[in-house]
Amino acid sequence: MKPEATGETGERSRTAPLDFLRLLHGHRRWVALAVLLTLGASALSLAQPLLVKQVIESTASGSSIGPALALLVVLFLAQALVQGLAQFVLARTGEGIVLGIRIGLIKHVLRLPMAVYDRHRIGDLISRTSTDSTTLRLLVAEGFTEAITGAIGLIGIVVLMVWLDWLMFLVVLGMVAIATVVVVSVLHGIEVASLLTQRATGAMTADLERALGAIRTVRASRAEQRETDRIAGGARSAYVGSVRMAKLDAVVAPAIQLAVKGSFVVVLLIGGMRVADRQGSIADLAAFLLYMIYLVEPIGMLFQSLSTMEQGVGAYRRVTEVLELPTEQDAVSAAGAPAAGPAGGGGRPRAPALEFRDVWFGYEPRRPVLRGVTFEAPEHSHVALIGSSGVGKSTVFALIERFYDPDRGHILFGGGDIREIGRAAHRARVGLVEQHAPVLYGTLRENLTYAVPDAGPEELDRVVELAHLTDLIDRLPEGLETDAGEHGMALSGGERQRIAIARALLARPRLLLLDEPTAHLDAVSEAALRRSMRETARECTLLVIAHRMSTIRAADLIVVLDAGRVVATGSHGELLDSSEHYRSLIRAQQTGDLRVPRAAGLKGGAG
Ligand SMILES: Nc1ncnc2c1ncn2[C@@H]1O[C@H](COP(=O)(O)OP(=O)(O)OP(=O)(O)O)[C@@H](O)[C@H]1O
Repeated sequence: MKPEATGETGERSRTAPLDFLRLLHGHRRWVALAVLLTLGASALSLAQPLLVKQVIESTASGSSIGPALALLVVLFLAQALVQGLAQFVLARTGEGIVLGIRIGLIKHVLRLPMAVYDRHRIGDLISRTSTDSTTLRLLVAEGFTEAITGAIGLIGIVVLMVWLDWLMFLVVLGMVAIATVVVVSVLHGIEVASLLTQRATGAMTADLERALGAIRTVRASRAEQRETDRIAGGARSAYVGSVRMAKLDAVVAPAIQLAVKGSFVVVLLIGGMRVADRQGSIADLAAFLLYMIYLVEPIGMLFQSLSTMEQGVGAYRRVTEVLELPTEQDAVSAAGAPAAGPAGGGGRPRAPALEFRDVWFGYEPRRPVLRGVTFEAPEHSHVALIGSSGVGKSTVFALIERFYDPDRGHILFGGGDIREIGRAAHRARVGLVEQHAPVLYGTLRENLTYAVPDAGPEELDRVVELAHLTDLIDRLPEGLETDAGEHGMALSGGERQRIAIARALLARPRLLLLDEPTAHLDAVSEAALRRSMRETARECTLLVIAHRMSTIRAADLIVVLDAGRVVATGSHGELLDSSEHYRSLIRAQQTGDLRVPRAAGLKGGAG
């Protein structure tokens, strides 16, 4: 994703720990249990120096040390057990949080409005769902464990140290404050480096996806090395970011160690002098020093968790940016037109299957692609949509599927505005066969039943026959269970197209949208495809983006688009008589195909 589009800046840098707290929503019970267990483990741990103090005092006074020693052993065991349990509960909570984020991301990424996919790189969305959520997994699991365990341990130790000797505690506090200043000063640098790393990883995944998605073009253009360099550029940037992060992170642990060990020496010095002057007892000094040793761990954990969270901030921001994108709404809009009826009154016996009424639409504001498109497709008709390349034919399909909504005008389906029912319900009535007929990785059966997973064998046989796939399936060694290969590579273009037709027909759509392949099919495949189309029209209304003369002639009605407007409609014979534009398109088709650039004189004006 482009940084400017997603606001990936360092402005919000100081909110990391608070941001992470938001993740705890919905996991409060487990967090509460983990905090309780950690409290228990800390209490068991903190009682130990006091017992040591008692053992020393008992030895000095000559009384028995057996019970205190036995209790100490019990405390060791109990602490180990409770601490292990606490750690498990914390780690499990972290994993639960990450699972929730991943499922949320997957759901979200598949439900974004089409315009978002147009703007963003798919590889980057994949990277956010996989790499970023994996980074977040480590950081949430580690960060939480360290922060909670560290904070609870620290509070307990501080209370006991103040109680034992508040003056000495002030010495320790001064040293730790110096370490805090050092650690906080590197945290921002860690966050910036983390963002750099995650962004570079996203760019690397997107570039890799670009290259693998067009691997044949890459090979044919002998561009392997250029692509390797480009993708490696992302990998190198990620390396630079990670090394910078490691460098800064390496300051954190030694700073804390130095502070605590420095305090240890000072406390030993002052405490030793006080014992020599008989102003303090050895037992108190020993207990205080033990707490100091214990102090290293929680302080280290706390600071480390801050550093860990800053490292996770990059991944967290990139993940939340996706989660904050609005998803496609299935809600019914109030923008529907009144039920169909001709402008002059006098209701029609039957509304057309599909009707475009003065439809305006642009992918960008002020650049309309469709400029007042109006046409009708009667029930069970076979309608061909034709026009030169870029006039807006695929855009008409995209609007019918409600991948986008018109800026103005209405699209009516069986007389009702398509915005009057939810997108999913509307899409169930429409079948779409794209020009490149995507076949998904999996078996032929999985591909055919993709829209209707529970289709019965009779239904499947019906569409296999309709799409003239019987021969292909009989020929394949494993029949319907044969793998189609990645992107259906194990199939020919015509076979992929017919599989896509069968897949669409299985859902018994009322309207089938078919973008005819432009690549030349052999005569047998073309005839099979044409028969499929003819038979399909018996089942439903068929709207075809037609490139081939044979398909155009076969249509009951031809809609000619130019510069986003319908310039003529009628049958082949009628249009030959009435439309110069149609005749010029047919001439172009006879010398090549319809996908020639528009003739200059036929261009429409702006707006
Ligand atoms: N997702 C998009 N974002 C922005 N502009 C787009 C998008 N899709 C298409 N366009 C633009 O809209 C115009 C119409 O495109 P469309 O794909 O509908 O034409 P078409 O008639 O189907 O062309 P072809 O026969 O070459 O497939 C073109 O100028 C194209 O550049």
